[in-house]
Amino acid sequence: MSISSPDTCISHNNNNLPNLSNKSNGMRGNKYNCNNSGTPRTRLERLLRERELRKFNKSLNDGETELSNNDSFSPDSFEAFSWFNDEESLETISANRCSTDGCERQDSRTSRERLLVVANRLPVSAVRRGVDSWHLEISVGGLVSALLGVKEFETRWIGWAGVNVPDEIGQRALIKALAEKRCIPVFLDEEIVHQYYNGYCNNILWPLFHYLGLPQEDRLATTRSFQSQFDAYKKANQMFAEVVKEHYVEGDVVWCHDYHLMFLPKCLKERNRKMKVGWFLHTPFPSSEIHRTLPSRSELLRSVLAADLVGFHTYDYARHFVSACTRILGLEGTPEGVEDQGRLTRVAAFPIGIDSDRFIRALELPQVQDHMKELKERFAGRKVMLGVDRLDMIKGIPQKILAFEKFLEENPNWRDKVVLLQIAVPTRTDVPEYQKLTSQVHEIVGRINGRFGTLTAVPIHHLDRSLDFHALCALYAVTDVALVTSLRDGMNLVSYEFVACQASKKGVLILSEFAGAAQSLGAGAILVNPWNVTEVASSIGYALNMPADEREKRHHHNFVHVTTHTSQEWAATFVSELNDTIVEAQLRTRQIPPPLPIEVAVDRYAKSNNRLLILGFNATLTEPVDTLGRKGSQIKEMEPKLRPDLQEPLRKLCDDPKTTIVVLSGSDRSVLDDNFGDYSMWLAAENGMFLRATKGDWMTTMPENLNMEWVDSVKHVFEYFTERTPRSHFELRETSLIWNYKYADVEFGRLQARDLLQHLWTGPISNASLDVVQGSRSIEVRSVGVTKGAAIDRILGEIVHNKGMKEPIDYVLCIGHFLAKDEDIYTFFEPELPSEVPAPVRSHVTPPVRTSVSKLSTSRSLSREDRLKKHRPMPTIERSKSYHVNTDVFQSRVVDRMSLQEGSSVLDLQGDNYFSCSVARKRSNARYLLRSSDDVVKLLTELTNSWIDSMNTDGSTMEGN
Ligand SMILES: O=P(O)(O)OC[C@H]1O[C@H](O[C@H]2O[C@H](CO)[C@@H](O)[C@H](O)[C@H]2O)[C@H](O)[C@@H](O)[C@@H]1O
Ligand SMILES: O=c1ccn([C@@H]2O[C@H](COP(=O)(O)OP(=O)(O)O)[C@@H](O)[C@H]2O)c(=O)[nH]1
Repeated sequence: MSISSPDTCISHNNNNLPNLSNKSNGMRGNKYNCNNSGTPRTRLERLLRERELRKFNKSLNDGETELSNNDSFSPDSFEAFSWFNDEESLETISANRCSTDGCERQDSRTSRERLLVVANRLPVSAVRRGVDSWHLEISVGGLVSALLGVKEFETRWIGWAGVNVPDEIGQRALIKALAEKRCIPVFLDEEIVHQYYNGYCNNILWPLFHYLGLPQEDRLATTRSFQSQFDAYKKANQMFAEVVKEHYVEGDVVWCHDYHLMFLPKCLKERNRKMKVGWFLHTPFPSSEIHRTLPSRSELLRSVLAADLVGFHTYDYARHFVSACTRILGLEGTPEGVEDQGRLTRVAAFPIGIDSDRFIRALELPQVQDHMKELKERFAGRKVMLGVDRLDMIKGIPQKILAFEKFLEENPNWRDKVVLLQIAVPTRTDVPEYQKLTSQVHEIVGRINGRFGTLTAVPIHHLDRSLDFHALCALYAVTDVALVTSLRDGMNLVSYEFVACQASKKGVLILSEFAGAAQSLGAGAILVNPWNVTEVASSIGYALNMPADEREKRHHHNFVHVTTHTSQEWAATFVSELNDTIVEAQLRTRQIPPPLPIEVAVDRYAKSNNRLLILGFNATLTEPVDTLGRKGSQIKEMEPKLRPDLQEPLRKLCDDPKTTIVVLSGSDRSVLDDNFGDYSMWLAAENGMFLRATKGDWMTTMPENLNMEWVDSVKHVFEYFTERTPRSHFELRETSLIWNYKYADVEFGRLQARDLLQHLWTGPISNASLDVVQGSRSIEVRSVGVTKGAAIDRILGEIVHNKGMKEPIDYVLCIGHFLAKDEDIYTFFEPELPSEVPAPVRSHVTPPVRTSVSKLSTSRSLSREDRLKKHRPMPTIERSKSYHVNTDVFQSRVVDRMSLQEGSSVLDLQGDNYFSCSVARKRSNARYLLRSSDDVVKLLTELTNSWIDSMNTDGSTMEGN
């Protein structure tokens, strides 16, 4: 048995790779240089090399930074963030950009890569102090904290300053103030902010992505406002795109962030296809079952897919996203990402981190030490438990407080020995849900403090405010147990920050299993289900009583993770992978055949005398395939139908006496009869095993001793899988069986296909003389050697003889959506065979039956001329049960060069009169590509027109074919 897969291997040409050679960076070769030349060939080799380079550069930079920065570090101010305070302002940059002949150029003084970070929120919020005066404050939130730690790039941040600035004077002053911080504002008016930010982002996407569902109340009003909010969302995204466009310099990396900007990648790519665009989601991406409830589900997915690289915090989120694209959009999910028409959007997990050094060093600062002293005194004799969250329903604050209440209830001895400090930073205060949450939390805290408080102490200290960096670090450092009970959380950086500040205390982290951080800190933390109040309460007890050595071990594990997986690493890895995705895409593009030059093909057609058109059927002459096929009558769609708009051009071409048309398909005879019975052409069914001129009877080209003993066993297996895979079906043909799962659940279908293949490869029929051919959503089993390329010489022989051709064929157009296995038809007509003939597919023990198929094996090693001179007698004919097969006629049709004038060959393709075209399959050995059967319509219509024109010019008469 032999197996072929639909994917062909990409061979990489390294010439255009960025220069990372050892010579240029001064690094010596190492174990990752997996090939002799030292030039990375695969994606992984390139990424490993890139990583090493980064480490190498970092070690150089660290040396320098330590020498120059040691004394001046001031973590609680803008100065802490290196990219915030570059001497050069944005104004200087834009002046540079526009100076010479209006051309934009990259700033020559910087060697670092330019990174445009585009996020809804700027890292600073602006507070107006006067008509043209602004005060800037650092915004609170994980995204800001993480990105401020990124130092490797020449970064600009584009976003909303969190304030409405309707007047021009105010806008100009703010642009200037922000430019000093390398920030560029996007001005959103109040109405847009209301509809886009409060509405679509925070009332629809945010709860949905955190598994809280779509808004339930007043369905009609929701539906109405849904549309206007989505419109505002798109409009806001376009406004972001405008600002990016204004500041973009060729070569910049544009990194879009979060659910606010899912529409942005599409807007950017529409404006500039070459822009390097990445998109990263900071929240969870929910299961496709949740995402599919969103009315704009497809549009958002498609927009995100316009990016080159799409990143998530965890593998689970990435998996959900790919699954949504396969299930909702019907696209192909691969381990690399999502494929659409040969274009790959890479999807991967990039867990964020923090700038751990910043926290560790802050603990040494006198003001932090003072804070710590104060806190220790204030809570002397009590264990400190800490919660730090934005006051958001995803953070599970009520659940946390209720669990603490339960703990106190069950452990009276702890009541005066423990205190819970809850910092609840107000957020999205204009959204009613958030307002409700605030009152709810206040009420619970009040009740518990009333219940367990004394005249001198309360068990819960709840603060509705944010703390400055120093106060926060001090608080982290004095804490015994940190309590993170998010119901869902993209990552949760508070848990990382706590660990970074615990080098001496080695406190315990209780962490929700629904926070992304549980993936990385799960081994050191106590994981809890925040909905299970009893479990959280007992975990509090466990944490407070944990022996020192266990605390140490757990802490060590987490500390190593937090200090190695930093925000710098995160950003550098993402950008490096984004750059590599572009390289990979270029390599892929080079494999894609160029579009068919239709004018040339038509011109050559008009100038030739004896033309052969070989046309595939499925997805070539039928409507483009709808992968999902969910709507409409599926049964009808299972039977392929000739496109109505092809009927006329095809009929006219068939009437051209100088043209011979063969429809060569995997379909069986009845399908071809139904669709083409009325045309004057040749039909080759079942990959060429049956042949018929529409005026005559079916003949078979099946080799006499073709081994078909396997059919019953395979049928049995296919029946089994069809029964167990809803919406799959199988077709039994004379020489092949096909199991098709196009309409089945994508993921289940794929799993079943894997099982089926496994069985075919290793089960009882693995030694049978058959070929297993994988389609994108089908598995076909054929007799060994049954391919379109193998059949074409026999078909050609019969046609030449039957038509009594006197002149050689001087034009061949061969177009089809053929499986890789059948692409041997394209190579058949090539004047010279490619130097690297694709390696033979895996071959099993039983030798193939060598009849007519062996002719191809022989002929493949010969030149086209020789191949065509080497026609052998046709095989013995079998009589089909359901069809009349005219054996006599076929047996006599032995064609060789003697059919033509002495010495001439059947084919004479002068110059480039051979056009092989793959329809919609970008990985192909064909010379050219047609995007879809729409292009086939265009091509055949133009061929028809050219023939009609030539008849009108030279007055030729139409004869039968
Ligand atoms: O800007 P806001 O609307 O006030 O919200 C603050 C931020 O909240 C979200 O943060 C998320 O990003 C963190 C870092 O990746 C992650 O640890 C956390 O789990 C997420 O919730 C939001 O995604 C940001 O866009 C907001 O700025
Ligand atoms: O008073 C506060 C409370 C929190 N944070 C910061 O807010 C971020 C919260 O990030 P996280 O990932 O935990 O959740 P998010 O708020 O982004 O959902 C952390 O970096 C905290 O240091 C802060 O600066 N001041």
